[in-house]
Amino acid sequence: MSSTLLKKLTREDVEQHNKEGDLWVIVDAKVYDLSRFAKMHPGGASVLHVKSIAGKDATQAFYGLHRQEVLYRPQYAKLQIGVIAGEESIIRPLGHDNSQVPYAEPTWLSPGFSSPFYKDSHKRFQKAMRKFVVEVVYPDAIECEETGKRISQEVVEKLGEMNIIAMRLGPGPHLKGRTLLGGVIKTEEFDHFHELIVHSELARCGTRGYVDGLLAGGVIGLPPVLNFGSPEIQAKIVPDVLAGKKFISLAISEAFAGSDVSGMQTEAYKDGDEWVISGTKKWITNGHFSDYFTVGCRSESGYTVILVPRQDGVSTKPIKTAYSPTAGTAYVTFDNVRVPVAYTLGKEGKGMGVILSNFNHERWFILAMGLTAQRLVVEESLLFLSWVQQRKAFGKPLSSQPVVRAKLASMIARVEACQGWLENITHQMNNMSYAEQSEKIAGSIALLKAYVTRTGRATAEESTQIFGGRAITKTGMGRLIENYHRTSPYDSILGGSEDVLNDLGVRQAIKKMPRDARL
Ligand code: HEM
Repeated sequence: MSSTLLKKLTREDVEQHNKEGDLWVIVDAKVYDLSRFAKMHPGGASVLHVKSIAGKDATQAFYGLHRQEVLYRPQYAKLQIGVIAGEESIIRPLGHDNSQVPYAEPTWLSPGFSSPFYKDSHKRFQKAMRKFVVEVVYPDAIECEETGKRISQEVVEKLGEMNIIAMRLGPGPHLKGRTLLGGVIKTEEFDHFHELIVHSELARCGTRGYVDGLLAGGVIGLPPVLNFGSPEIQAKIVPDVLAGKKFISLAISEAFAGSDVSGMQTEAYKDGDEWVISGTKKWITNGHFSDYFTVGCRSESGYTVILVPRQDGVSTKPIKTAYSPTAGTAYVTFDNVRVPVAYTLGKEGKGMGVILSNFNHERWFILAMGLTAQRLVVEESLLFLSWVQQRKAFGKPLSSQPVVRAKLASMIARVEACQGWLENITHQMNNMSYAEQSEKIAGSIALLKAYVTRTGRATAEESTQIFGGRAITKTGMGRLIENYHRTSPYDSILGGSEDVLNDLGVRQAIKKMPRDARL
């Protein structure tokens, strides 16, 4: 209900309603009638009937025990019957505008800070993207995360309409002629910083399973088609995938081969002008609802990547992961599946090049999303700490305990340091060809991804200590921390595990050591 239509009440009016069956409270200058709700209140009726709450201003008690989003849920929003005359609400809704909490946003989004990387087009774009995510994606994320259902087709189509599916693949010819985010920027302006904004804003949902369900499979499955597929295959597949009408996933990893992709055993042999493919793939993001699979195979001439449409002989079964089934993570089997040789992506026997060339972008976007999720944890922890300042633990407000402040210091420093490196790498991506990126920054991307995920787990641990028991429940105040603690290890595996990436980064550095350098 708009606040102009709500009754204007005084604090004295509210005080009259202070007993069982006739119970009002004030939260942030808004008046709620809890008379009938009290019996259904998840925190129990008795806590609402105590003298300091019934008929009183319960703002402090409320925000000490609930996330503000509780009040936006339709079933609770309708409990509001009025506002206090002459008073304004002061609690700023979380999520809509850029956060004012220190370190909650990268500095370029904080008032008074400047950046060499972001221009006006990035600012306009970020604003529009945040609005889109808050209004369209976030409600679906919360719902799917709870129900385990895959992303709703309505949201997928809106993502397609706004060309967000296409933008997640980065700048390139696939954006030609498309109107980006309703025309907020010109197509030729779109660069990797705009793309970084797309990934980061989506990651702000704080729902890791859904974020993968948000067609992450296509972000890694479609580039080999775009970069190595024939024009005929591209014409057949790309428009539908970018419009959200069809789904694609990358099917490389196997129970036999994870980060060491060279161990894969799925086989393809030629029979006339067809490939016959047999084998299994594991941990395939979005695989359960994909129409196409970009499949890494062993063939007579070496590794070959082949596009496989869903058909008889292809079966997918969901894998029970620690995060929500909304990601559609699947075990995929190919049983003598036949596809035309024309569906080969890149040259026969040169599949390893196709697979490796895809990795840099994959690792870059995973680390960008992981870093945003980590930043959200910093924001939540700071917000929580300002709340627990009210409360005393062992005789002192929690924030006055140096051990708690030390945890936050490490959390903040890690996020900001990683952001600086990420923006540097992104700037290089804007100024290098894809081949140059593989040659020059594959090592840095690998090292930064490993560093972001390792520090992410430290942040998960520290924030869990700050939130205490609330960090281990899937609902309520620590909801986001619980999700992050449970799911942050994912990023340390997807796209290459930490040990493998660290090793890759250092091996690349050693390979490039100048011959004439000496101590
Ligand atoms: C507009 C009024 C209120 C609504 C709609 C509401 C709703 C809820 C909901 C949905 C929960 C479940 C946890 C969550 O999702 O966050 C909850 C828990 C709780 N509520 Fe309320 N509540 C209201 C007012 C209050 C007030 C004024 C108090 C004051 C003492 C209170 C005390 C509690 C407690 C102690 C819990 C359990 C918290 C926990 O498990 O950590 N609630 N409430």
